[in-house]
Parts: sequence; structure tokens; C-alpha cells
Amino acid sequence: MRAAIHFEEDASEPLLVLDAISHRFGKVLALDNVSLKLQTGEILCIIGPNGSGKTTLFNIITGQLKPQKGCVRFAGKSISGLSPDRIAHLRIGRKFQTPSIFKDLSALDNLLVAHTAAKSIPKKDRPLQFLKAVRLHGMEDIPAGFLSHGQKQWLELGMLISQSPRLILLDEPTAGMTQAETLETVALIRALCEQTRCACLIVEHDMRFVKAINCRVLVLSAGEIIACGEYDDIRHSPSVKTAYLGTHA
Ligand SMILES: Nc1ncnc2c1ncn2[C@@H]1O[C@H](COP(=O)(O)OP(=O)(O)OP(=O)(O)O)[C@@H](O)[C@H]1O
Repeated sequence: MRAAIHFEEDASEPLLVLDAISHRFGKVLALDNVSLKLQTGEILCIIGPNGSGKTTLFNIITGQLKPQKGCVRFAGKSISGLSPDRIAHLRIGRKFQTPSIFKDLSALDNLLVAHTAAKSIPKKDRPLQFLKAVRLHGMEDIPAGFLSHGQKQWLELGMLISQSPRLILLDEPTAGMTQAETLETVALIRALCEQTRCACLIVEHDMRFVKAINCRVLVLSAGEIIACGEYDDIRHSPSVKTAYLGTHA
């Protein structure tokens, strides 16, 4: 992600608006008339069985795919069809499931690389503050390859957030983590979003995470939104149970 570019915005609109997005791969309708709104600082979890369209949705927001129908608006402007690079310039960041960090560089140098990529010169001690925020205080000199799996994920979160994003997309941020690390990740993401007012879309299969982060949850099935609401509401929804467990649920 690069430094922010000037972007006049319409403060009356939610930060992110997906308006009736549909996308097809041959015979497969990967997204079918999907609409959603996300406010500044809001966290939203997206869940759904395999093949339900979660990755396609992320790819459309970040410009890897151009929606065949519908429109994506960010801060009041259409971003449908912009290149991934231009969308990243608008301070939309993405973290994939496998951490992409530089294993031979120290944790601190990884953060400095993120700043360089964002063309921003960090203020003194700022990278150390980010390391502290992602639970890596005192580990600044450790080569990133020696960190635990959970710590690598946190380091990448720190690299992402240190670039001052307005929206981040996280793909299974707790995959492979212990329960303790998962719960710590919940606290960490909540704190980062509250402190920076960054909005966050999270694709996650781990229901312990989804329950603990306590945000709005959107459920996709076969490309359609079948439920959206609080965790307790969606977990009792008959259509959600059917989507996950089949018609005998
Ligand atoms: N490039 C592609 N070419 C053809 N079909 C695709 C392509 N990308 C996705 N699909 C199909 O679109 C549907 C949605 O896929 P998508 O990867 O978005 O689902 P997902 O919810 O992210 O799945 P998972 O949880 O397994 O990652 C699936 O049926 C998938 O096979």
C-alpha cells in the first residue's frame, strides 16, 4: 500500500458501499446481487461455506476483479474498475491468510519496510509503538522467521496498520492460531480499529473468533447474502444452519 493520495470525499455516505454486485465465472454465479455498507471504524465479519463467494467479494473490492454488475463506492466515489494499485493508494489494505513478511529481517525492519512501501518516513519511536500495539514489544531485533505463527500474523497486521489504512480486508487472520492467540487477536484488531478509526472486513471460518469479536456478521451462501446481523441472531437462523449443514440441519 502506498501513501495517501488526495481524495475528496462525501462524508454523508458510509465509507464503503457495495451496490448490487454480481459476478459470474462461466456457469458459476459467484456473487449474486450483493449489497453492503460499512461505516468508518466498523468491523464486519463475512462467513460462509467454501465456494460461497467470500474471496470473490474481496477481489472485487481490491480491484483484482471488476464487477460485471453493480458498483463499489469508497468514501463517496465509485472505485469499480480501478486498478488494484490505484485502490491501494486510497488506503485500502489487504492481508492474505499466509503472512507475507520478510523472514530474514527483524520485526522492526519489517515495519520500516512497510513504511518505505507507503513512502512515509516514520516519526522516531513510531515503529516501536506499532510493535507494542501488536504484542511484539521487546521483540524488535528478532528475525521475523523466528516468531511464532501467531506473532508473524500480528507483525503483518502491524505492517498493514502502520500504513494508515482507512479500510483493511483480513482473510482468516487467526488460521492456525491457538485459542489464546485467537482471543488475543480479537482484542488486538478491536483496539487497532478503535484507535485508528480504520474499518475492517474479516473473512473467518473460526466461530470462536466471530463470536468474540462481537460485530455485525454477514453470511454468504452460493453467492447470495442469506443473513446479516449479530452473531447470536445469525447462529440461530434456519437458513444459515441449512447452508452450513445441508437440508437435514
Ligand atoms: N477464477 C475463477 N474461475 C472459475 N471459477 C471461480 C474462480 N474463482 C472463484 N470461482 C468459483 O466461484 C465460486 C466462489 O468462489 P470463492 O473463492 O469466491 O469462494 P470462497 O467463499 O472464498 O471459498 P473458500 O472459503 O473455499 O475460499 C466458487 O464456486 C469457485 O469455484
